[in-house]
Amino acid sequence: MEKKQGLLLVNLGTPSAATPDAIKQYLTEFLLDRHVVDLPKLFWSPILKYLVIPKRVPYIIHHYQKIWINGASPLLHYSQLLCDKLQRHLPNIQCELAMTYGEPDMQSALNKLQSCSKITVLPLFPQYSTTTTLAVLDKLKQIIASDQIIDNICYIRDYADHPSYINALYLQIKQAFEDQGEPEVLVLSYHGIPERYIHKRKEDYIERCEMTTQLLIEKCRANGINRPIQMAYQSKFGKGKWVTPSTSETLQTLAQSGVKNVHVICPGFSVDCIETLYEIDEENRELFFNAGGKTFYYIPALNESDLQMCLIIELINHTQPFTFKNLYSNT
Ligand SMILES: C=CC1=C(C)c2cc3[nH]c(cc4nc(cc5[nH]c(cc1n2)c(C)c5CCC(=O)O)C(CCC(=O)O)=C4C)c(C)c3C=C
Ligand SMILES: [Fe+2]
Ligand SMILES: [Fe+2]
Repeated sequence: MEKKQGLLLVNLGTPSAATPDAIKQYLTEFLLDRHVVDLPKLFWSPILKYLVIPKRVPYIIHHYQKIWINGASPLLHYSQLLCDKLQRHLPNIQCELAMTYGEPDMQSALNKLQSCSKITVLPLFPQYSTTTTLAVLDKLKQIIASDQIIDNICYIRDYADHPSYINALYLQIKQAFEDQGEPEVLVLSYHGIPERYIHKRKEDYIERCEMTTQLLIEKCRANGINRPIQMAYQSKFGKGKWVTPSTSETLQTLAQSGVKNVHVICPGFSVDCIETLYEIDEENRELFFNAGGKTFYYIPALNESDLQMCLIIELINHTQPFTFKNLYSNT
């Protein structure tokens, strides 16, 4: 019998339960990764343990509890639904899900794919970043080096400008406009990063977000959507300077200048999670209303939709993947 091909979807990771211990464990693993926070370990470790975690956990736990779906974090819930749906539609490909931090872990997922003739890794981050995509690739490279399976494994760097991705976002926006009515302004909100990473690393995240925005605007204009579209960055964490404009300031400025009605979409989040369901749809909605806004609609992520499934099938069939042999010349 011919060997199957494998598909490994990788997302960020999320707490295994909406409890203080699980959130503490997740945040500690995530925020100790040098891809995410680049401060010297001897300096950062005690600050994280004794100052950041004790403050962050009691603050964020209520947000997680509010958005929890059927006993799972939305990030895991939607990522698993997507993986299961792909598996149903691709009987000749073995589909597995892994997270960079926490469960399901990458080593176990790769073990399950051991008998595959070829494995394609798709980090579920549409825009490449050293803080997310490179964290996945570096972790994989370590596992692969010890398992000696480098030859049959390849990865898709990102899909910020892929026509199927732009089309899927456009259709999601069109549907929202039909269902909810056209807003005065559409805001595209991407996860931010610390500003210093742009100069310090080989980081083209901002360019990739701008590329998605430009192509999406062109697609909307070509199809008769002419409402103003603005892009912004959300989820600032910590004290340093992050890329601007910030989503919350953008929304408040819009409301203060008389805009009553907005839609917000988060193109950089492949599935809904705390940053979209709580930060955007709860916190930023409230900020917009407090500044004078009247209606606010959050356009859901692609999640396990047919649009997302077709996009991924298109990516694995028609994108030239990279091999791990020359990882560092591509990243
Ligand atoms: C320095 C800290 C952080 C950087 C850099 C960062 C980059 C980054 N993150 C995502 C996607 C997600 N982040 C999520 C949650 C999250 N992110 C940070 C911090 C940084 N992110 C924290 C501390 C958290 C946890 C929640 C909180 O305490 O606010 C999530 C959702 C996880 C979930 O459980 O739902 C996603 C997805 C991207 C795309 C990115 C850089 C491009
Ligand atoms: Fe984040
Ligand atoms: Fe947040």
